[in-house]
Amino acid sequence: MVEQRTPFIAGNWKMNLDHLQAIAFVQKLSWSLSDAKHDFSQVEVAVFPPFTDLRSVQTLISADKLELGFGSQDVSQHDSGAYTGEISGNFLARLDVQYAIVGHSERRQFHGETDAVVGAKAAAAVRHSIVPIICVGETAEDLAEHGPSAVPVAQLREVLSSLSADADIVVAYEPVWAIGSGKAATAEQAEQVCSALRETLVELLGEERATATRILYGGSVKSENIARFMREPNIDGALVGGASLAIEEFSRIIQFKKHVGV
Ligand SMILES: O=C[C@H](O)COP(=O)(O)O
Repeated sequence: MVEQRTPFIAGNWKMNLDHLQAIAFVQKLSWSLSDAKHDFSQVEVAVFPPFTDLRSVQTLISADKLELGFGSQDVSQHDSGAYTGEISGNFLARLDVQYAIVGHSERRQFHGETDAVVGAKAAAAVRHSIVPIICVGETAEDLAEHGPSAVPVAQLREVLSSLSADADIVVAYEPVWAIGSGKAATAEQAEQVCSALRETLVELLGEERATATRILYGGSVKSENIARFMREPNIDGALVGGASLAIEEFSRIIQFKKHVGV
């Protein structure tokens, strides 16, 4: 991990916690981090609740002046109009949403999102000053057929073709076979792909932007394995699913520096 990039721990709640549960969760998480004297300038933290929770989370964070960030799990590629069920980046920006996850493998798998759609969604986020967290990652079949880096790198190239080189982005490498499986990639496997993604960023965005861009690892991250990932030079944080729903566990992941002296 290069110190000039602030580590970032992002909690993707997926389709869990309604808006009342979200309020209780954010309060307890902030108490836990406050008790631990967490320094948000050293490790940035954001939660990604379902759309219906965003207003409640925004109100709480703003009223209590919490340093916790928040984002959405998706964003429409369209800004307004006859797109039933879609949520515009414009609406999200009005709720102070800072980040939008785009191209999560569950969107690709269950909603047929292609790299072109993911690119359009990333561009929509950028239009509204929301930082897209661009998810890439290979399935077990991709891994067997093409090796570790080919598919994630190809996905990143395609998505970045929709963005200008100066767009502020975060990249999340999530091997599909590691998501929710309890079988995380090894730190070496994750670093190998994240290093290839960094090289792709250098080629497409230039050295300076590539060096400033954070690359997260996601897939069965827990408090017992986070430190291994954070020791790698091209891994700048984690996109956490299941473990982000347990306050004490998520809090331990966030405080990885204290527990292992990274
Ligand atoms: O967005 C988060 C990822 O899909 C990882 O989920 P997981 O930590 O439950 O494996």
